[in-house]
Amino acid sequence: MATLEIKNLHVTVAASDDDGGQDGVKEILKGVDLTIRDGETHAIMGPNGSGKSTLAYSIAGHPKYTVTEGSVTLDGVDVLSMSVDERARAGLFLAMQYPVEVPGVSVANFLRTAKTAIDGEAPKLRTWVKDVNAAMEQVKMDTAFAQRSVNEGFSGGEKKRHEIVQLELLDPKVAILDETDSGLDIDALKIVSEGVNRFKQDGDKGVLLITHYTRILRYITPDFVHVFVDGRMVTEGGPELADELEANGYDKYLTASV
Ligand SMILES: Nc1ncnc2c1ncn2[C@@H]1O[C@H](COP(=O)(O)OP(=O)(O)OP(=O)(O)O)[C@@H](O)[C@H]1O
Repeated sequence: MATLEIKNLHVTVAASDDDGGQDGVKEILKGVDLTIRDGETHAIMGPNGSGKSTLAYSIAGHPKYTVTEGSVTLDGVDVLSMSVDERARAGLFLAMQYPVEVPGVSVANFLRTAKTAIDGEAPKLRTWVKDVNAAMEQVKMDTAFAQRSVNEGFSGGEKKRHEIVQLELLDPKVAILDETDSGLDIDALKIVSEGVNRFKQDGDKGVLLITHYTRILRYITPDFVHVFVDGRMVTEGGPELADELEANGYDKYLTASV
């Protein structure tokens, strides 16, 4: 079972001024409501700067963002009082829009450390190596990547495939995928989408997919599409809503949100 419930979420960030110092507080999320139940895939689409990544980071527990109101629960348990690693252990996973480079930490080490932290025990070495190789082969990543530093010098597409390797191995309850389709060539888009669909196939996983393009939604069928404008969900619909957005843009929702 996996139900992620977000209620009336308000989030602020310490806004920086031109000199890089702090210049007050800016509210970015202005009352977000969203429930992702077992087996559901929700897509969020919306204009640049509307707060989609802020929502993803706030659920994951990024310290830059302050929740001022509202709640986030996973299977009824308060997520906001958990540390970032507790959230991961509870079953939340975030594939970042811009995966960070970690020089000096090999992919193999990173994956094993993450798996050990999440399961509470180290994976058995013999099966683990096989599992890592299989996960990499499934996304057509050369297994030599296991010896490279995390994301260092990876191309945009390689970083995104590496996120899917993590998804496959860590097997969370709810995956938040922030523009996992950005920068992917046509073949890579299919490979990454197949990875997400493999994750979904158990039928009890939740997926929150943030995207600007309908093309990924042709491979990963969403149950719901939400339009996100100025820190709020302004409407929701089925997959056909994504096609309408592609054809007509966000204009009518921008006007409605003012
Ligand atoms: N430290 C900060 N100071 C001021 N504004 C900030 C700060 N951090 C984030 N913001 C603003 O918050 C808003 C929401 O950003 P966010 O990245 O969540 O949007 P997004 O919908 O994911 O955009 P995109 O589609 O372009 O990725 C943006 O206007 C951004 O400039």
